[in-house]
Amino acid sequence: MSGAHPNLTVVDHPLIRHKLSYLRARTTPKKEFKELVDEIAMLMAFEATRDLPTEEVEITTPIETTTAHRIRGKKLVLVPILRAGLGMVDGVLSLMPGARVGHVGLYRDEDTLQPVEYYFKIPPGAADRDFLLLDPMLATGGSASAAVDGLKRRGATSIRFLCLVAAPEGVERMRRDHPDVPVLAAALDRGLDENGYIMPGLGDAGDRLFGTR
Ligand SMILES: O=P(O)(O)OC[C@H]1O[C@H](OP(=O)(O)OP(=O)(O)O)[C@H](O)[C@@H]1O
Ligand SMILES: O=c1cc[nH]c(=O)[nH]1
Ligand SMILES: [Mg+2]
Repeated sequence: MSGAHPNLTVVDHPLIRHKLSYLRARTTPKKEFKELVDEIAMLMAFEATRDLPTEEVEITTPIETTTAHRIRGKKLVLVPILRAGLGMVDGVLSLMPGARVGHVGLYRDEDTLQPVEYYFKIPPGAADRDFLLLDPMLATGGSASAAVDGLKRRGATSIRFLCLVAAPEGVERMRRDHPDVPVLAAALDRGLDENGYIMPGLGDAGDRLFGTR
C-alpha cells in the first residue's frame, strides 16, 4: 500500500527503477521499449501473484516421494487493454504460460479523454477466474475503470490492475469507482498535463510500442 492511496502498491525494486529510467527516455528506440515493457511487466507479475493460494501435491523426485506446492483454485486470465496493454502480455506469459488471454479494446478520445470501447472478448466462466488487467498507463483512470466495469458486467469478481506508470488522478478514480480492485504500478508520477498525459511519464505508450507516431 502507498500512503495516500490505499488501493495502490508501488512495486519499487532497483531492477524496475533501472529499467524504467530507459523506458521513460525519449531516445529509447521502439525495439528496446517493447523489451523493457515486457521485462518490467514480468517483474511486476511476480509481485501481483504473491498471494495466489497454493495446495500440497505429492510428487516423486528421482530420489524419493515428497510433498510440493502448486497454485490452486481459480484460473488466471490476463486482459490487456488494447493497444498498449498488448505490450505487457508476453512478459507476464513468460512467468505463467498457462494463463488465458482476454482482450479489451478501448481508446481514449483525444478531445474528451473519455474511453471508447470497440472490442471485448474474455473466456467463459468469469466468476470463477482471477483477472489481471494490463495497461502500461493509468492517466485519468477512465480506461481502466471502464475495462473493470466491463469485466464486472460479465461476472468477474477477482480483478487486479497492473500498470507501469500511474498518475494520482487515475489511482484516485480507481479507488472511487472500484475500491475492490488493487492497483499495482511500477511508479506513481506527479500528475497530468493539459492534454491528459502523465508527467513526467513516458509519452504515448501505444505509439512508442507500435511506431504509430
Ligand atoms: O487513464 P486514461 O486517461 O484513460 O488513459 C490511459 C489510456 O490511454 C492509453 O491508451 P490510448 O487511448 O492511447 O490507446 P492506444 O493504446 O490504442 O494507443 C493507455 O494505454 C490507456 O489505455
Ligand atoms: O501519458 C499517457 C497518458 C495516456 N496514455 C499514454 O499512453 N500516455
Ligand atoms: Mg495511445
